[in-house]
Amino acid sequence: MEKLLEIKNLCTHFDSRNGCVNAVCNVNMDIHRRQIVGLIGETGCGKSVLGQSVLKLLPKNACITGKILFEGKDILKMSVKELRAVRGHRIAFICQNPAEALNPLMKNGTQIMESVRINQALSKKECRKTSIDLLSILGFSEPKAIMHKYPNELSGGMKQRVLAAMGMSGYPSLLIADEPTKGLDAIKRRQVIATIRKFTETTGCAVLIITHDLKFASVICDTIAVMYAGEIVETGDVETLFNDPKHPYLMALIKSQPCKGLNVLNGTVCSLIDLPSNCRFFDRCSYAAGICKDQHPDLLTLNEAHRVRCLKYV
Ligand SMILES: Nc1ncnc2c1ncn2[C@@H]1O[C@H](COP(=O)(O)OP(=O)(O)OP(=O)(O)O)[C@@H](O)[C@H]1O
Ligand code: NI
Repeated sequence: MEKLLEIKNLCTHFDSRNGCVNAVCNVNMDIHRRQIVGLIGETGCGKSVLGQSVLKLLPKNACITGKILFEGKDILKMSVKELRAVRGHRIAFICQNPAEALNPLMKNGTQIMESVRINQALSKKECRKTSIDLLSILGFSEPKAIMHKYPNELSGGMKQRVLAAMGMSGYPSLLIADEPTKGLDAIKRRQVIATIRKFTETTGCAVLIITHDLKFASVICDTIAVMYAGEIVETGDVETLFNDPKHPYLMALIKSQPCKGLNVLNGTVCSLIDLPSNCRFFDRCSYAAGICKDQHPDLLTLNEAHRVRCLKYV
């Protein structure tokens, strides 16, 4: 499969009053065309910052280094004009806070039609039809009624689907969806899964899904990257990772899923400001050995499809 996105040695840090926050540390990741890739990990581990770094959607106090090659071209080196052509057209981003992304003073329909118009040379009537079609693909049973409503008249999940319609209107080759199932019940979650699948199958779009929801990730993704304290600690295809997890953190996450009994992981993540020079999971690891106290593990290749950052396997 052809590589669509190649992230190389990506580091993102923020200058803050309390010091430098190392949100993303030396991340390498490939996304191929049509692939659905999951990014999972606890709150605050850097998932959203990684997703936002791809489109340089970060505040001024952020510093991004490394390479983000999209269709062979480095996003970090693009001019404002080139970046604008990529954002929302070639790469769509569905953010975690849909309430902030929609204009509360404009009807949903106006906002969706506007993004269809920017992306496709269509008449107003055709834009309207495309918008309604997109809303029904996204599982709205009464798309026309949604067009006439304002964002505040919709639930959080509905707003997210309106945003998804806007993101998909340009038929992007990559969709980055941050917590697309947040706050949704099981039925709506299944709808999101069906929608994303249908969208990738019909348009060939690749998807990066950022989520806390392990069950959701295991059902929809082809491959998964597990993040811990700013680093990728394990990557592999979905079956391998869920049937044969290697990193003690992923093992604990799988055990703590509600369906496996609540086996909550003890302790808290280390601060991203004062990062330890040894293994970042050391304090919480039930397998920690002497070496883990002194060394920082590299990402080790177990086989082409499975990598792990743990000294247990060195
Ligand atoms: N503008 C900023 N300035 C300083 N620190 C920031 C900024 N934005 C994010 N951070 C910090 O970066 C770290 C990673 O945040 P991020 O939002 O990526 O976490 P996440 O994994 O997406 O968590 P969640 O699952 O809760 O969404 C956090 O410690 C956060 O406080
Ligand atoms: Ni997030």
